[in-house]
Amino acid sequence: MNHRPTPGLPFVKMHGAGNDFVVIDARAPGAGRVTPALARAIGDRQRGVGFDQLAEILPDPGADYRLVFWNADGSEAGACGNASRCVAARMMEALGRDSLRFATRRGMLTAVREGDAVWVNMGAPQLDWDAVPLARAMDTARLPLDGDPAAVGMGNPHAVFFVPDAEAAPLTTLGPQVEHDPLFPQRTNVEFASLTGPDRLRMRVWERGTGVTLACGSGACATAVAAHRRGLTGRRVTLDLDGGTLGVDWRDDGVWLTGPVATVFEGTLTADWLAEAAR
Ligand SMILES: N[C@H](CCC[C@H](N)C(=O)O)C(=O)O
Repeated sequence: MNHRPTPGLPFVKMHGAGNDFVVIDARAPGAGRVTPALARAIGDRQRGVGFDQLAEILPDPGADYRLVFWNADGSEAGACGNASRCVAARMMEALGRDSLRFATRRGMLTAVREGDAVWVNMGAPQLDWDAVPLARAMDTARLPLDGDPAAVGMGNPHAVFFVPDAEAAPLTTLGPQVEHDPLFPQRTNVEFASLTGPDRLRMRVWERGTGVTLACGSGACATAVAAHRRGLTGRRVTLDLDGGTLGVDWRDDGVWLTGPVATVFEGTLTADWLAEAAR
């Protein structure tokens, strides 16, 4: 029997409210970088591991680490709230810390532990049309689309529809249609939300580059911001998603997000599989 360590790529599988992630730590010198083709291969739920997003951890001189997010179709996401929470929780445990700073495409974000909960400050919402981005100048509070959605940027674009009953939302038909509407030059994530109580929303999501997911952290932030702008809720909101409950608090310094975190398993992608996937 040969006991040489098998070369390969270690990863961790995590989920936050059923929004599932492969996390790859590429901080070691000489560690390979994720490519769109590798992200698609790992994201394949039959031939790879499967994920809603892949979070790649990189070194950063000005922060504890840098995060890059990949969708299952190999596109990059500028923000991912649930993966940010999951990685922050794991990093805090590994480093024995109660607060962290991490760099993302949208800028520097912070995470803090308060009791059992990890909160991530997802930054200020982007409410100008060109920051979302939208195709032309317009009021982001009400877009000229059927159903009157609001647009909110959280480092990634979101279109939020308020509907009487989110259970009955046409996720798989309207979702992809709005994702690809020419109003959104970088496509968009699509949320359907209904008010179910004081400061409580039911929300379902169609994610750009991935499809229906059980939860979306940046989408929960965008929905809470849009709900407050419409006068439906205060600034601190509870959101019930298909896979669990998230909390959002829109404070002066940014939109804070919290919710459940789980580490599912650790594994290693084999060298043989990686060579095949790189083809
Ligand atoms: N699930 C993620 C968002 C992924 C967004 C991605 N689909 C995009 O292309 O922007 C979250 O928890 O925020």
